[in-house]
Amino acid sequence: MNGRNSPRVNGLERIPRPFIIGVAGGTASGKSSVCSKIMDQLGQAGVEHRQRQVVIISQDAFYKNLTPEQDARAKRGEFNFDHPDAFDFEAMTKALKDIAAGKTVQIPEYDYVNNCRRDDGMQVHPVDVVLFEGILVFYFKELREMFHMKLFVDTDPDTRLSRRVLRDIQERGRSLEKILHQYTSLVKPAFEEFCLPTKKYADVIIPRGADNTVAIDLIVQHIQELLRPTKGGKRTRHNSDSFVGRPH
Ligand SMILES: Nc1ncnc2c1ncn2[C@@H]1O[C@H](COP(=O)(O)OP(=O)(O)O)[C@@H](O)[C@H]1O
Ligand SMILES: Nc1ccn([C@@H]2O[C@H](COP(=O)(O)O)[C@@H](O)[C@H]2O)c(=O)n1
Repeated sequence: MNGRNSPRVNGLERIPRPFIIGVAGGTASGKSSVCSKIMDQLGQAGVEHRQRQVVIISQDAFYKNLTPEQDARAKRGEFNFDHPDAFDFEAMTKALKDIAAGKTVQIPEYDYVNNCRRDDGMQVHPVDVVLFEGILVFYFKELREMFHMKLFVDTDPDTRLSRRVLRDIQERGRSLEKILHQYTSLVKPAFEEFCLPTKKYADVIIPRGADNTVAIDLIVQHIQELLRPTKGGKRTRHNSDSFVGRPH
């Protein structure tokens, strides 16, 4: 097993483990769906949670806890969850730094119905690939600079709004009226001010999100190629390679 704290020397260049991928994009653009597809195509579908070598972490796990007054505003769809100040940047950066250093880290679970972190969460054990997704993951410079690859999921705003309406009604216990009020007054302006300008930092822009199978295939191939084990300074190639580079 390769040491986790330093980049792995694999003959051609030093490939860091874990390989950390940032996935940004507007609300309901398909960030989570793209991450799931990448994870599945890296051969992780059906692998038991603790055995997985790829982990998906959502920036939403690092929303700050609300004061009672903020909570009351959130219930009216009037709290700005799309502003950078809504996130606990220190906790987010520390978690990612610890993961990069190969430590086992506890990531909170976020409860969108009650607008708070839940006590339970997931333990992230040392892995090969981390997919860190969220609307503002490229906004914070220190965080942005920790990504070895940056993806921006670029989906039409009307499509995003219609998906968000359905999702927030079905999964987040919201009413149509409050969703639309929050979207027009807070989500859309914040997207334009804070999220969209970070598209320029992306290495790859993925139009149409998870529907873009060509882009996802190319990204997966690139990750597999980067993390493939080497022999005599050259990366080995196996027809049966479903995932990146076991054994290390
Ligand atoms: N290509 C797609 N076609 C139809 N529905 C989609 C597609 N991609 C995502 N969705 C749906 O849209 C909603 C938001 O997708 P998600 O991947 O969670 O986006 P994000 O992580 O950017 O918020 C979810 O309900 C998801 O099932
Ligand atoms: N309590 C909360 C927390 C967040 N939101 C909204 O979620 C969006 C980010 O999640 P995506 O999966 O859509 O990227 C963001 O736009 C927040 O407005 C919320 O409504 N309530």
